Amino acid sequence: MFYSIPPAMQARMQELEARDARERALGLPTAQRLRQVAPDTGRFLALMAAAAPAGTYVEIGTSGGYSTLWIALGARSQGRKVVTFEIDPQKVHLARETFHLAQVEDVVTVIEGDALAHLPALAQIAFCFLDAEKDLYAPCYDLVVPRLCPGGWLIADNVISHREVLQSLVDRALADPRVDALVLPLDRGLLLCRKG
Ligand SMILES: C[S@@+](CC[C@H](N)C(=O)[O-])C[C@H]1O[C@@H](n2cnc3c(N)ncnc32)[C@H](O)[C@@H]1O
Repeated sequence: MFYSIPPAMQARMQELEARDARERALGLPTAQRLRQVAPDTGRFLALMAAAAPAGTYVEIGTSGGYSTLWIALGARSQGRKVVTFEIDPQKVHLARETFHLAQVEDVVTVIEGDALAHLPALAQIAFCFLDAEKDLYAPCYDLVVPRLCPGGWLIADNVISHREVLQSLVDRALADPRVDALVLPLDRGLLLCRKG
């Protein structure tokens, strides 16, 4: 999979990595930055997406579509599709450009709007990547976990970098008998939850 990333996808990934690094170096305000996952987290998401069971693949927080590209890489290897939610119209515009240039429009659908309004309509979630504002994590967790299919994954980013605000949710997940949960200290810290 990593040795056969299509050139168009690879080129857009590199472009977004450079832009994200530039924005961080300049210290731009949060709302103006892509705030995307680190490349190794992207590779991890691709591996998990390739290994997830059949069902709905969803992402909460698209930004410019960088993490979505990694998820799409894994999903496409299994013939699956991805739905990704983004509330900021400018980010949606950028993400659509990403999916067009990377030639993944057959795999990815971006939906503009509040993910919280759309999650109740989903069922049989096999893979969910949660990477939005931190006050959304608990309500998203409560909507996603009951909708996970057996063996389905919920993966949330930033649980170490934002430990102060996310620790109570992490503690809840670690004690939740509906899922097997673990914190993986990769990059900014990932919470992994697998439905039993
Ligand atoms: C950390 S960024 C996502 C980065 C992206 N996952 C990546 O790695 O390339 C978080 C994104 O969540 C979006 N967001 C915030 N609240 C949202 C909501 N209620 N529904 C959907 N997206 C939301 C923000 O606009 C922002 O673009």
